[in-house]
Amino acid sequence: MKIGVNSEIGGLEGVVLHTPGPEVENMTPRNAERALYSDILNLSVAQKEYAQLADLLDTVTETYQVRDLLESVLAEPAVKSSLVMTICEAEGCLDLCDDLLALTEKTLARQFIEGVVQPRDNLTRFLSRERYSLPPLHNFFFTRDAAMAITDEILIGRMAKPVRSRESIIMEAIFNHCPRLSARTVNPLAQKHPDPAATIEGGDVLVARDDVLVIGNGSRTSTQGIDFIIERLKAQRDRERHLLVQELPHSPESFIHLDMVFTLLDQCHCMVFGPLMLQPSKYQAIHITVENGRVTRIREEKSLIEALRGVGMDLTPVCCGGVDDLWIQEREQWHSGANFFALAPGKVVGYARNVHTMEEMNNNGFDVLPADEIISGRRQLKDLGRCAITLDGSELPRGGGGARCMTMPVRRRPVTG
Ligand SMILES: NC(=[NH2+])NCCC[C@H](N)C(=O)O
Repeated sequence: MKIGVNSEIGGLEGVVLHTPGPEVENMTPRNAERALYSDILNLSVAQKEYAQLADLLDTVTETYQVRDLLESVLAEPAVKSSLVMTICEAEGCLDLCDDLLALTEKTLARQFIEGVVQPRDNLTRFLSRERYSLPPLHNFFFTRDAAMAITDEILIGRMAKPVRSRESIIMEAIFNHCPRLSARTVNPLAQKHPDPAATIEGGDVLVARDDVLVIGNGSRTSTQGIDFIIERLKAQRDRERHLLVQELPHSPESFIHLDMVFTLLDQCHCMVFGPLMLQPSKYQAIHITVENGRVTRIREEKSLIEALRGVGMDLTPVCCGGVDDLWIQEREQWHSGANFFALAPGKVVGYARNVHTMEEMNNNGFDVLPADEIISGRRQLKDLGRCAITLDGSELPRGGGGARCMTMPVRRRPVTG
């Protein structure tokens, strides 16, 4: 499959997923925060909920599982040894290399994801409070964040939190070596003089149009990370490109990524968390124009919605949690109510639990229906107009994300009309 993502909403043709496994459970209340969770999860419920998302996606698009892709690239001995080296070096456990290299690709892929339990074979390890030499990748089911398809390239994430760094190393190996998905990758760390402060995570990067990127600047994506993207656009030396940056608060943690407060629904609607996106605040929206190898303009805009209007994307905001009650807005934003994922223009997926958000979608012309209607074949996506397809989600949102966070689209059809 050729990589090609020129919008947030074009008909989905390929998406990378990761079904959560034991790695989501292997933590305690004491270290859940380090794992970037706001609660501890029940795996069997999380998997049931996730299966609904995966089954729904299987009815409309090609889906790829990270674990299968990883196993397939590990079958190549050179990739296997370089990946083992890179990971052990990055995580300061070079002593594990030989043991890891001796594993089959299946077991190695599993250990990379689920973690490697620390042996208690010397005094330091015996006394250590850590259970793992290589900690589990608790957040890998949020495949959105560690790599992102932007037009025909894959930008490798530079994770703000070291507990997620291995995810981007794995994604880079996959996109560099997997024939099924091979692509040109761009890694901010692989530059001549990488800026250690530059961080970029996929939840902050929205491809609004082939010439418009919308990027969140907050706890996960730094200004230096965005500067890296500006440099990339400059290097392409082509037509005018717009970078619209939205500053984000650093707390509460539900504001980690832009896609937790803003997502695109179709050619004329976007989903917003109103208190941040519609009301005046100290969080600026900045419009950067790049053309022919230089930044031709950089200025503050009244809001992100205004900035989008300025580039010809006139979007009506639909409010997460409805329009009346700040408490409800905050509650539903917390459980990823604004985090919609588009299967096609106007056909979007979100959590059923956010009932006020769904009601507001309905008020804006979206039919609300449960995912099972489509999975069972009772309804077909192609026969539907604007719709909000709902997923059961009680455990998954505790991991800190929704449908957009859990999907990494690699190919979308062009948007017409
Ligand atoms: N695209 C997103 N909003 N992803 C949500 C990721 C949540 C995850 N627990 C983290 O903190 O990294």
